[in-house]
Amino acid sequence: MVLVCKKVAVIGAGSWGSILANILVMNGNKVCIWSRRKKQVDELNNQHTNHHYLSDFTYDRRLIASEDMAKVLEDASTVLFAVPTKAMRSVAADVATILKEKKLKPVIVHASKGLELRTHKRISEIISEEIAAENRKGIVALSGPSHAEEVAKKDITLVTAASEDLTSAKNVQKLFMNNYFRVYTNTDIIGVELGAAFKNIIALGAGALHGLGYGDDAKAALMTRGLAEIARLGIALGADPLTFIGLSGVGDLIVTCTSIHSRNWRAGNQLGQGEALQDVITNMGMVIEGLSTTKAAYELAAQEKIEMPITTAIYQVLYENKDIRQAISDLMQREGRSE
Ligand SMILES: NC(=O)C1=CN([C@@H]2O[C@H](COP(=O)(O)OP(=O)(O)OC[C@H]3O[C@@H](n4cnc5c(N)ncnc54)[C@H](O)[C@@H]3O)[C@@H](O)[C@H]2O)C=CC1
Ligand SMILES: O=C(CO)COP(=O)(O)O
Repeated sequence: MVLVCKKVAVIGAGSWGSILANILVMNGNKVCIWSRRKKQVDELNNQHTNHHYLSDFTYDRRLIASEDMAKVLEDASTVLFAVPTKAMRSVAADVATILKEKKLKPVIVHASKGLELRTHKRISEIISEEIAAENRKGIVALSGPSHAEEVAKKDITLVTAASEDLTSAKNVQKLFMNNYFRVYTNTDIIGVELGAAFKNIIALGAGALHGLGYGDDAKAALMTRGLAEIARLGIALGADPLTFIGLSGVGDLIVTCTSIHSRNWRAGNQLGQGEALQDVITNMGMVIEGLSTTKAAYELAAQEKIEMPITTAIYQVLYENKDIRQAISDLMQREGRSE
C-alpha cells in the first residue's frame, strides 16, 4: 500500500472521477474532488454516496468534495481530469486560470477517453493548449480496461499510465498502484489515447450486434476487424503499432465490447433493439463518448485517406439515419480482401 501523502485535485465527479478519487484516498493521499453541482457535493460530503453515477457504493469518508474549483486546486501537487471530452477544453481553461493565479504547477493526469469534435485533438493536446504548454511532455493519460462499477468492488483492474516523460508516468503509477489496481507505464501517449478513444466506436457496434441478436462469431469478427482499422488510423497519426495489443488497445476493446457496464455497449445494444438515438442518450444520463468520437474518427480517416469500413458504417447509422441491418449487409458485401 502506498503511504506517501499528496494533495490530489480530481476534476469531475462522475463514476470514473469519483472512484479514482476513492482509490487515491485509500492509497493515503489527501483528495478533494470538484463537481459543478452543489447537490452532488453535499451528497458526497454528507452521505458519502454518488447515487446517480455509482448506486450502492459508499466512498471513503476522507474524500472531500467541493463545487469551489479554487478550493479544490489549493496546494494540489497533482490534478486529475475525468470529465467528458466535450467539456475538457472549457474545464481545463477554468483550471488554468486558477493555477496561474495561485502560481501552481501540479502534475497533470487525465482519465478521459475521446477526441475533440471539430479539432480532432486528443485529450492531452487539449490540456496542453489550455494549461501546460511548457510541460506538454509531462502530461499523463491513465487508460485501460476499467469500469468504475468493478473498481468499486475492488475487482482486479490493470491500466496504463502513458506519458512522453517516463518519470511522470512512473510517478502516476506509484500514486495509483495498490493490491487490486495495477498500473503499467507506456511512453506512447498517442497510441494510448487513440486506442482509448476509438474502441468506443467499435463497442457501439458490438452492442448493436447483440441487440439485433447476432452471436459470438459476429462479435469476434467485429472486434478483430475493428482493431485492424483502429490500428491503421492510429499508426497514420503517429502511434506505435505495439500499443494496440496492450491494455489500452485490445484490452480496452475487449472489455468495452463485452461488458454490461459499458455505456457505449449499452447504447449500441439499445440502438440494435430499435430505440431512437435521442432516447438512448437521454436515458443513459452519463456520457457515451463513442457517439462524438465516431464523427471525429470518420473525418480524420477521410483526411488521412485511411479505410475504416466499420467506423464509416457506424457513422452512417448515427449521423445519416442508415438502417443498421442495411449497414451490416453492405459491410458483408464489400469486395473480398486479404487480411
Ligand atoms: N465510467 C467509467 O467506468 C470510465 C470512464 N472513463 C472515461 O472518463 C470520462 C468521464 O466518464 P464518466 O465518469 O463515466 O462520466 P459521467 O457521465 O459519469 O460523469 C461526468 C462528470 O463530468 C461532469 N460534467 C459533464 N459535463 C460537464 C461540463 N460541461 N462541465 C463540467 N463538468 C461536467 C458531470 O457532471 C459528471 O460529474 C469519459 O471520457 C469516459 O470515457 C474511462 C474509464 C472508465
Ligand atoms: O473506458 C471504459 C472501459 O475501459 C468505459 O467505457 P464506457 O464509457 O463505454 O462505459
